[in-house]
Amino acid sequence: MSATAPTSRSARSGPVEPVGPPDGSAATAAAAAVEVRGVSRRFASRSGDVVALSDVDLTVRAGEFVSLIGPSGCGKSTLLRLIADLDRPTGGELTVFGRPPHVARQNHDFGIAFQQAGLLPWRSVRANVELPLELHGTGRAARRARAAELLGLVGLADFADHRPDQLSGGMQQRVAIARALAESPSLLLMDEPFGALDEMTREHVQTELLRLRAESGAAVVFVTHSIPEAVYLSDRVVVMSARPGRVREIVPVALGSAGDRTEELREDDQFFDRVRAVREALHGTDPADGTARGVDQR
Ligand SMILES: Nc1ncnc2c1ncn2[C@@H]1O[C@H](COP(=O)(O)OP(=O)(O)OP(=O)(O)O)[C@@H](O)[C@H]1O
Repeated sequence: MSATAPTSRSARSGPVEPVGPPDGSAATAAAAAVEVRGVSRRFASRSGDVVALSDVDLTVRAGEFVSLIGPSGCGKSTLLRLIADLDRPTGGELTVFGRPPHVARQNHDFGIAFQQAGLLPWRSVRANVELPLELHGTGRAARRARAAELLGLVGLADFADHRPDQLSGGMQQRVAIARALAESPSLLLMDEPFGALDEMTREHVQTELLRLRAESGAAVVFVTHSIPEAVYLSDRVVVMSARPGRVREIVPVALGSAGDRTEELREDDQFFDRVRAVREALHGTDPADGTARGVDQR
């Protein structure tokens, strides 16, 4: 797991213990990357409880790319945080590769990249990528080699000795992705990682992410506000309804592998067809219900 996402102690004191074998010993290679069963998350506050998620079911297969999209406040980040063991559900069960999320976290089964690249400004780019390996006791030479490999993969080999503030936003985000991949996780959890980037940079890093994901074989759960981004990247798009967040519809994309997802695909009728399908799923049957607020439809 990326070092940028420390586990909140208070969040870990929730009432429901995740299911599954306590040490993950029964986890199998055939297990889904993520299983979410009847999950709810209620936040208590002085002004009344907020039900962020209600009875959510979702399976993400190993190696699958799944995007979560929905109106602002529908619980996308909350769901991702539950998978990442940064929070606990108030109802239901989650597993990551058949293990409770806290075991998956200890096993470094997943890497995390969020909207803020979250790089440590006083460390070089290389040292940022090495950080999770350093925290988990990997030796110096192996860390160096892995960081060099990853920086090569994200096209930043020449910037290893730079500080993060010497890089553009897109480059910083690529460093964050390299760091998330440092421990070769089987699952990447990404919360609007490209939300702050300009459109051209964003399209470039999307293509790069598809390539990296194809090379690593990792499953990805990707939160976004952009319908075209979700369609371009995903095998399936999970459309959530306004609060309390529920899975409204799952739209299959089936636009092929990373190699098929070229720049030309963005102009293709198949692509527009899937964009339309996601848009329709977001709006639902009642156009007055405001379900698509906060979603970028372009
Ligand atoms: N720690 C918390 N305490 C209280 N309420 C919270 C907390 N975290 C999230 N919420 C509430 O839960 C709901 C879902 O929030 P969440 O951030 O998951 O939504 P989201 O779909 O990711 O939103 P956005 O698209 O705007 O980023 C919101 O109403 C939010 O205010």
